[in-house]
Amino acid sequence: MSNKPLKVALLGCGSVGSQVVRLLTEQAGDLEARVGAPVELVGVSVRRLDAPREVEVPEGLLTTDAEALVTREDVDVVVEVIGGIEPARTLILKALESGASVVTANKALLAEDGPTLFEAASKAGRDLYYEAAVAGAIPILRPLRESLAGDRVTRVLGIVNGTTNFILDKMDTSGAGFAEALEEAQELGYAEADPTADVEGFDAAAKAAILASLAFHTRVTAQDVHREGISEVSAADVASARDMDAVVKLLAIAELRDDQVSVRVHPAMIPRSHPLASVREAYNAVFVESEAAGQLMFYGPGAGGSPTASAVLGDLVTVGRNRLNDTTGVGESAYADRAVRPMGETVTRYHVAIDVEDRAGVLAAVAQAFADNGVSIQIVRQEGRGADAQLVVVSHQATDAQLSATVETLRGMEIVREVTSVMRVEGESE
Ligand SMILES: NC(=O)C1=CN([C@@H]2O[C@H](COP(=O)(O)OP(=O)(O)OC[C@H]3O[C@@H](n4cnc5c(N)ncnc54)[C@H](O)[C@@H]3O)[C@@H](O)[C@H]2O)C=CC1
Ligand SMILES: N[C@@H](CC=O)C(=O)O
Ligand code: NA
Repeated sequence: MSNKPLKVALLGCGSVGSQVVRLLTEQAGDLEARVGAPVELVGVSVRRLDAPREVEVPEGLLTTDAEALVTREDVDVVVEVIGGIEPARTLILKALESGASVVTANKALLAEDGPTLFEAASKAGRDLYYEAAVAGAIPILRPLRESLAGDRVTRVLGIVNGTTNFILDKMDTSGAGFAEALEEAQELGYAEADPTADVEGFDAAAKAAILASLAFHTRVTAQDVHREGISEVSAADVASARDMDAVVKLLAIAELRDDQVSVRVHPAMIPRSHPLASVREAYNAVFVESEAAGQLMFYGPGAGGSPTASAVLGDLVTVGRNRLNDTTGVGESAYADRAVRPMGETVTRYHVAIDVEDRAGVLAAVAQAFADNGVSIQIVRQEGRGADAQLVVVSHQATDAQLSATVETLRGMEIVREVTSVMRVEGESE
């Protein structure tokens, strides 16, 4: 005899939601075999009933009353792919209180208020899964939470935002402009509803917080993440990276040192020989370093409706299996309560471009400014002459505080017309 169907309510039918509907329909047979019960879509909550959609939703399932849907007694699992903080948070909490498990792709909400959701799930004795929230289709959260639970992760380094990687890749390979590349990423369904979240690094920072929480077994929120986006990255920066046989990427870096965590998101130059340099278009990749396993790399499509729906469906199958076994999966793993290291103490290398007066002694004066702030120089190059004279300095390792102080000193120098760009250099030893 077949088990009782797993009844699914879907919140949101945009890029991801429409692909969830498609996969639920097209793969109904396989899903039933994997879950051990039919997986039945019982309602789809949307903002407007008559909006154009990428998928045909079975008749009678559309509703604009999300609250009524999530509190229905027969719903076993609510899939939240609306995005944003509210009403997503309230709907998830109501779903859990009403006895449903939740699958969500909402990294913004998890990074802002994850603990409230985890506590509600634990109190209700229900599942809360969110593999789609970080790096789309790439299985990364389950490996961190389960497969690596016996190891000590020390560093996570990755490209976790498809939209910005797509833009930077286009700027590097085809010389495309920023706006044009962003528009293409939006058309392909990679960008957030408000693309500022991608461009200014908020989306990557939310993902970095989630990764750091799971990797280091501690609570890290979006506020703990140092964040810089790519809106200041210019065609000149991209060209300058190319001259150094490097490429500009938006990186998310989470480190555990002396029992403190540091988490940051910013553009950085990495050598073309580094594996992350070959991550193109909207692909994502996450490097994980751990004491026993060494280095692991996870790579794949990090954005887009269909890849993200793949991760959602994987979680759905897990919830279905847990329900049949009358159990729940691993919840939050935040026992360590580690402190967050101030950004000023973070150590890396820097690429600094400085417009200078073209006269004798300038090079020595600039080098002295670096030395006075304790920053040692690895490479210095002069480009252009006269009014176009520019010095490009690549430093050895220094703290963020030392670099900021250097930039301040440079800005106060009469021979310095402008510090035009400061970018970190990652992925290369001294
Ligand atoms: N698109 C992507 O590549 C990925 C998206 N995500 C996450 O998945 C979620 C959904 O993203 P997308 O599908 O790209 O966004 P989207 O903007 O294409 O779709 C969201 C849909 O929710 C609807 N909606 C908004 N408020 C609603 C409400 N109160 N009730 C019912 N429907 C409502 C909107 O009308 C829209 O159709 C977000 O949390 C996003 O961060 C995660 C990984 C990748
Ligand atoms: N907007 C996000 C979507 C996936 O999380 C991105 O571009 O990576
Ligand atoms: Na994922």
